[in-house]
Amino acid sequence: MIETHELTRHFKDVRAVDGIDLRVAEGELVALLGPNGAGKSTTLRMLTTLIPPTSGTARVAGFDVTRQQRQVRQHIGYIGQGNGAAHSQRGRDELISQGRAYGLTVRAARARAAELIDSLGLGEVADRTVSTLSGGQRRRLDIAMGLIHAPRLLFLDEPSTGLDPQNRANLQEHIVALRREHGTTILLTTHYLDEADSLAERVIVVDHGRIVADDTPDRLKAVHAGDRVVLTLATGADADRAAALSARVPAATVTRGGRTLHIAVPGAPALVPGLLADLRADGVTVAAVEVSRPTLDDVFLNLTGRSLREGAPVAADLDLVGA
Ligand SMILES: Nc1ncnc2c1ncn2[C@@H]1O[C@H](COP(=O)(O)OP(=O)(O)OP(=O)(O)O)[C@@H](O)[C@H]1O
Repeated sequence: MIETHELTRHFKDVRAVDGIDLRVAEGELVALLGPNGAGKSTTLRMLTTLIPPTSGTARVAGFDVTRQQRQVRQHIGYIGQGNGAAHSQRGRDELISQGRAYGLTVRAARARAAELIDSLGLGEVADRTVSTLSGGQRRRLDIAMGLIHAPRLLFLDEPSTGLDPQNRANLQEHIVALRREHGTTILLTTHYLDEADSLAERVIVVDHGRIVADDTPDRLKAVHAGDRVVLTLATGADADRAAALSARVPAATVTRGGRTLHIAVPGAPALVPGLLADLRADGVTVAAVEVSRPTLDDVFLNLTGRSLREGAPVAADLDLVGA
């Protein structure tokens, strides 16, 4: 469905997308995950023919994005970051106009609009003017607009940015249902880790315009991040002794920030009771302990040394014990 080779886009001296090789098969639901400015939107804008690549090639739905723009557009739906629907129109009329713009007859456009209103849960609001809809309803209307011509491939740029958690969950259900019920291939961008984790069967991590990892969320976590134990010790002296003891745990990597130790170690839940018993036997007072399974943020941190979560501590702020 999507095949790119060394796809590149520069803006003056900014390498927004820096040689991306991407393959998405029919029916896949793939998330492009990366921090602000990673190059996600620029990639989507090239794949949807909105901007030309600086170099490299891309075929979308079997057509070349540079030489066959019209055919590409006919076969895809694209929902960008802004709201596409006009404010003063009723949602239903917007959908019908959009269908007409894609060459549907009035009757076919009405029928298609009714079908999408039903499947995207817009029944109660479709006859209200767009300006009165909530953020979540507007976003669902945008998605209906992108689907009016029944594209086999749908691009969604940050579909749930700005939505509250309930609307976000609701939108995610609709996206999953689209794929399940219509077999639509979906490529979406997000910087919500939980969204990529729960929604996509494949996550492509992008950083500085390049793909740094591409796999299922589970495999990414297994390969690029281990379990973690966070120990908070009562005093600095306790932390000294705990750091020395933890560093002896096989395959553990221990980093320290003040009285807190971060221990990355496979199979942490089974190791913690023994570690706590050793610490107690050594007279060390543990104030708090937390065991966490890896998240996609840990994957990102491991791959890039930075956190995707704004304000989260990054590796550079912690001291590696024993290094
Ligand atoms: N039209 C443009 N002119 C100049 N620079 C641009 C333009 N569009 C994007 N860029 C730059 O290209 C880089 C990638 O931007 P892009 O919007 O693709 O990132 P993104 O991963 O989608 O980020 P976000 O999550 O914030 O949407 C950034 O450094 C951005 O400032």
